[in-house]
Amino acid sequence: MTARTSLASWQALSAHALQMKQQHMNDLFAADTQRFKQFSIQLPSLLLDYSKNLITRQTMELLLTLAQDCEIPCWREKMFAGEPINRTEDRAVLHTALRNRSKTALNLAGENITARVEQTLEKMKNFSDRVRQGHWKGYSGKRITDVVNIGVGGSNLGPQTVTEALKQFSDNSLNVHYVSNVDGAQIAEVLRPLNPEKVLFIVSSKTFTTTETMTNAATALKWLVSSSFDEQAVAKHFIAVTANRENAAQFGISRENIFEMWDWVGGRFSLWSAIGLPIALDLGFDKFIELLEGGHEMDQHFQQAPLASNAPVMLALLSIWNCTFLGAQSQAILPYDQSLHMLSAYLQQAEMESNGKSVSWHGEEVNYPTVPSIWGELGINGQHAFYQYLHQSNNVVPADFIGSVASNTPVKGHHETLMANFFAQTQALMCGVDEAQVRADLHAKGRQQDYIDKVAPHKVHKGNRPTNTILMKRITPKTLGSLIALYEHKIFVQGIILQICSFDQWGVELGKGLASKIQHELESNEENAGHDSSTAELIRYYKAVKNQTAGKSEQ
Ligand SMILES: O=P(O)(O)OC[C@H]1O[C@H](O)[C@H](O)[C@@H](O)[C@@H]1O
Repeated sequence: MTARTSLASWQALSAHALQMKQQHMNDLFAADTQRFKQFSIQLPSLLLDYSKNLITRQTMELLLTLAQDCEIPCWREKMFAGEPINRTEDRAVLHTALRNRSKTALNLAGENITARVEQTLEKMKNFSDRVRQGHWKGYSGKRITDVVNIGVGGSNLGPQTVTEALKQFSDNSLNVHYVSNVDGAQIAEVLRPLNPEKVLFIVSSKTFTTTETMTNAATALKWLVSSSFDEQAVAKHFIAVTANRENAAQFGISRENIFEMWDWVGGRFSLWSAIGLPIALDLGFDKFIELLEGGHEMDQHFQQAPLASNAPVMLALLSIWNCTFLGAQSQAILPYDQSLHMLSAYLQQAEMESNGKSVSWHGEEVNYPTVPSIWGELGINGQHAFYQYLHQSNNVVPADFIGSVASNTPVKGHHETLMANFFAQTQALMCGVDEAQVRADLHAKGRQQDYIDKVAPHKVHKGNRPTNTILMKRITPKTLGSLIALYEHKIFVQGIILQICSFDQWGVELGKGLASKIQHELESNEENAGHDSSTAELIRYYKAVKNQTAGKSEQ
C-alpha cells in the first residue's frame, strides 16, 4: 500500500500549503464572490459553511483528489458492509447498523444483525415504557422516580450529552443521573437525596471490567442492599448494558435485565445501542427513535452525496488541511446553543480516542501530524475567557461554531444577542483589523496621538483564522442525531486518509495496568520496586500523609 506522503495529491497539497500560508482570507473573499455558494452545504437539518477557511477552489480540488486517492468511497462501503476494518481487533465497525431505519438485512458471520438490533430495540421500548409509566416497581412496590446511569467514557458521554441537549424534550417522568467518576464524591452526592425504593441503576459497560464503573456499581449495590435488607431487591433495581453477559450475571444482575451490546460497536460510537437506554428513559422511546432517524439520515447523505458536497468528507478534509498541512495543533468546538454544553467533551473522546495516534495501519510511525487536540466550551462563555487567545495568540486554532436558528427555550431578547455574537466572532476571526484601521478608528474617537501610539499595536487582529459554521435549524432529537453522525463520519474519513486505526484505543491500556498495581500498593504496606524516583516518592508522600491524618483522627 502506498504511503500517503508519496501520493502526488499529498505532495501537491504540501507545496500548495506553502503558497496558501502567504494568503489572507479577506483577499480570497474579495476575489471570489461565489465563495459562500461554492464552499457551503445545505442539508435538511443544518447548513455547513466552510468558506471561512484558508482555501481556494484549487485547495478543494487537491483535497478531493487526495480523498479519491485514499479510496474513501471504497472504505466507506467496507464499513457499512461490516468488513473487519477495525484491524488490530479484527472487528467490524457497525454503529451505522444500530440506526439503520431502512432495516435492510445485514449479515455478519452468518447472522442477520439487523434482526438482533431490532430485538434489542423492542426490549428497550418495552422496558423504558414500563419504567416511565410506573409499571416497573421497586422492591417495596413503589414506582421508579430516579435512574442512575453508572458508566464512563463511551458508556457515559454519549447518553449524557444527548439527554443534556434534549432536556426540553423530556416530560420529566423520571430524573436521570450519571455517575462516571470513581471519586466517591460523585456517587455520594447523587445518592444522598435518593430513596432506594425508587431508584433504578443502569450499569453500563461494554466490557463489564472497567474499574471505575465496577467500583461505583459495587457501592450502589451495597447502598441498595443495606437500605432494603433484601438481596432480591437487585433484580428490581439493577440492569446492565454490556457485551459481557457473564460478568454482569456474576455481579448479580438477572439475565433478563441484561441488554445486549456487541463487539462491532465501539464504546465511543455506542449511544445508538442499548447504551442509549438513559435517553429512552428520559425522553421516551419515540424520541430515541427520532435520534436514530437523524443519524440514519446523515448515514445516507454520507453514503450517497458526491464527495464534493459531502459534509462529513468536507469536515475531515478541512481538518487535515488545517492540521496536517497548515500546522494547526488544536481545534476548538464552540457551541452557542446552551443545550450542547457537553458536545466538546463528547467530541474529545470521539475524535481523540479514535485518531489521536501516530502509528499507521502498517505499524510504522507516521511522519506527519495526525489529529489536533480537541477542546472547547460554550462559545458565549468562551468569549469572556479564552477568545483573546483565539483572536491574538500566535497559535492558530481552527474552530467549529455550532448554533441554532430557533431556540428551544425562547426568552425575549436573548436569542438574537446570542446569535449576533455567533456571527460576529467568525467574522472577526477571519477579517481581523489592521493597524491603519485601528489608528483611524482611535483618531475618529478623538484619542490623543500618544495614546494611539501606545495602544494601536495591541488592538491589531491579524484575522485569517479558519472556522466552520454549522447552523442547525433547531436542536431536536433528529437534528442532534444528524449532528453527532456528521462528526462520527468525519472521524472515519480522517482516519482513512491519515492511515490511522480509528477504532481501537490501545493508548489507554498502559495507564490502566499501572493503576491497578499502584492501587494494591496504596492499600497495603507493599512498595513496588521498579518505580521511577518521582512516582515512588509521590506514593511514599501520599501514604505518609494519609497515615499521619489517620493517626490524628484516631487520637
Ligand atoms: O464501556 P466500558 O467497557 O466500561 O468502557 C468505558 C470506556 O473505557 C475505556 O478505557 C475506553 O478508553 C473507552 O473507549 C470506553 O468507552
